[in-house]
Amino acid sequence: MKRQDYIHWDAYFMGVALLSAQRSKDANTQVGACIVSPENKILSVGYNGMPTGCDDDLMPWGREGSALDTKYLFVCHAELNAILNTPAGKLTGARVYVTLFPCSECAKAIIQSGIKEVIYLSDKYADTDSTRASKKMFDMTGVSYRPYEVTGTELTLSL
Ligand SMILES: Nc1ccn([C@H]2C[C@H](O)[C@@H](COP(=O)(O)O)O2)c(=O)n1
Ligand SMILES: [Zn+2]
Repeated sequence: MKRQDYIHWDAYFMGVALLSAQRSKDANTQVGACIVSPENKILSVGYNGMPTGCDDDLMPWGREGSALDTKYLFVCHAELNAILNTPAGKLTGARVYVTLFPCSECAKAIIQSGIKEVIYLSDKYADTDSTRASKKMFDMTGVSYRPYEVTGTELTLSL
């Protein structure tokens, strides 16, 4: 008889997104993304980090202060990194697993790339205009979004 307690697709791909988030150097919020084809093949992964070539040790990671002294103008978001890690035109009909609901900039990139579904873990910035704008654009363009459903399968990473 086949094994019964294998993890299902959603748990598998959200697990990959969570693992990717662990690569982030951001001390406050680590975000991971995993893009998957309609055939359940992983197309790309990403996490939030400084652009390639920008020395992590020389860039600001703070949240407060003057704009140039915070991370916000510099960090490349997990979803955008995952999209940029794929050849153009390959994401039509794909879905993306993200550990945090996409901001409006990532929402635009998700829509333009052809991704059709967003599965998210946290929506901790639901009360911001950026998240409201993301949902408005997803609703207008037919990109569906749903929270990841905890199934009772605990994802454990032991290193
Ligand atoms: N959908 C998102 C939203 C945010 N990020 C990144 C950008 C920052 O590195 C961090 C948020 O920092 P916080 O304001 O919570 O200290 O998360 C992302 O990659 N994807
Ligand atoms: Zn973003």
